Amino acid sequence: MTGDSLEAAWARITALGAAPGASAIRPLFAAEPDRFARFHARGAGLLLDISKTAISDTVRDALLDLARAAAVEARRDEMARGALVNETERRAALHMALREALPGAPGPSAEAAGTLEAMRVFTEAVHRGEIRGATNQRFDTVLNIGIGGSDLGPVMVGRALWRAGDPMRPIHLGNVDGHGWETVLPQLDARRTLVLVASKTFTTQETMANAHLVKRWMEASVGKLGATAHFVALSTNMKATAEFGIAPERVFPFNDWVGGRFSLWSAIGLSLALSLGWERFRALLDGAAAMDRHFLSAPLAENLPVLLALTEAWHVNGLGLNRRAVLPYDERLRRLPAHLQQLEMESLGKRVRLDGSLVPRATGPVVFGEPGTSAQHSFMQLVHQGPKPVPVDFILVAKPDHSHAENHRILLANGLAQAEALLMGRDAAGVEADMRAAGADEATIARLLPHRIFPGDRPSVTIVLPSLDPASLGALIALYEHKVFVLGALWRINPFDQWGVELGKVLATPLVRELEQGAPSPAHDSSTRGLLAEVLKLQS
Ligand SMILES: O=P(O)(O)OC[C@H]1O[C@H](O)[C@H](O)[C@@H](O)[C@@H]1O
Repeated sequence: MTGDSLEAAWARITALGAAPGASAIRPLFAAEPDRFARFHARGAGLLLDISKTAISDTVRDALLDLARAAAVEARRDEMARGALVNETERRAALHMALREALPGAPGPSAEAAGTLEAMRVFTEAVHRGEIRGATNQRFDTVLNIGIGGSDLGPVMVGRALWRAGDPMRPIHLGNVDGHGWETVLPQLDARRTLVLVASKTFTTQETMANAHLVKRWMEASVGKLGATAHFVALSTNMKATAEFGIAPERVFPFNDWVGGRFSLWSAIGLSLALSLGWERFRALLDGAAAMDRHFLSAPLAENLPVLLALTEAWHVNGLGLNRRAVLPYDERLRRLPAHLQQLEMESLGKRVRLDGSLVPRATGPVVFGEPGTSAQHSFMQLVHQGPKPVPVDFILVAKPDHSHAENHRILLANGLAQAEALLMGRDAAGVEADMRAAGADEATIARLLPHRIFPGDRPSVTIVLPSLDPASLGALIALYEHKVFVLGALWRINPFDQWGVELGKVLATPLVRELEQGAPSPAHDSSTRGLLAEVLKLQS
């Protein structure tokens, strides 16, 4: 691959996107009766349909050329071998080794297996009541303290899979806002609560503040000595966990080749193992491993993560659509959009390439979302009729885990209908006919017609899961992880660093002191000084 061939491939995408009619989708369906058959693919039990996009055969060929020019397969294989693909931090990205041994990375795979085994032994000992709290009571609640990647993944999976009757109740404390703790506190019985302090660095300000808060509460509840029996750390920083007072045998380590937003499969997933049970946590990993195998072996044209990434590249760079909505039609996936926001926007929100040059095109889109059908009654108006299309990911789950068949039919029907409405729209003739049939008079038709037209040709992809079981969810998350990696390769950016979160953290430190001392520093800009003064005045 040369930079020139990659730029030439990008130029082709830009040109195709700028061609007249490039964003039209309906004509493709009209011309190709077998469009669905040719524009969907399957992997790891999931189906991905990209037919409701303006990707024609020509565009697909150009996108596949782009993937080849970006050496996506070679980059992928480098990642699986443990190469330092996180170049700015000189780290590997081996989250795949957490789910299944990677032949090219035997050391990390063995290390991951060792931690997993320790997690299994601990989980089962807690469940059997062999590991108990200071007052000799069994643990029935696991409180995970963490933020960002040490929170969002476990929260999302926990909300998706936890059922009443599962081994332990999961509770999560993420935000440093004391109101979060105040909400959680009434749900906790200290004697039965096992606290996991989940932090890759063990230096994150919010997590450490919450960990100290909870430690004081636990000490007040079960005594200073007894409290240690209630704490576990999930971290790469053994020195800091020891300083916090957690015994080494209560630390579940992981390595710096696990990125924060790719870490739910590592020790960071311990709250999931404890709350769901080991078998279901293992099934989650197995589902992800199935997607890994698909990603590592399927040809580009049938490779789900590659197709999902190329579709996004087409939308962002071909058609200039730099926002995307994620609509899981399953209430249990309500935190999936939040997880994807971190996974995608922290990974792909970059403007500088690996070689230090500016990316000469748009990169990661803004991602937002809510479960359907609720989303239909909030932001979908803009998606249907706003001036600029917003590509949508619809996620459908075929079989529910409840017996309310009619509810599920309504749910699925709405998901399918939204995608169809975005595609087909409703033109003036159709709206007029509808209004006339409903008895509207000519003046009303003339007045309302423009408001009631749906432009159509609005793109979406649909992912279908057979059911929301651990394996399908694992595969779904891994699909998005690999999609992010492919986009990183196409844009030549590093999806594994996050320098952009640093500055705000640095600036917060002196501001904490100024708030404490009631003395704003004159060094701030006038807005920050004014706001600080206002808050201090209101607090006094
Ligand atoms: O796990 P930790 O080290 O506490 O980090 C928690 C989170 O904070 C950081 O600021 C990053 O934005 C995230 O990528 C990370 O997941």
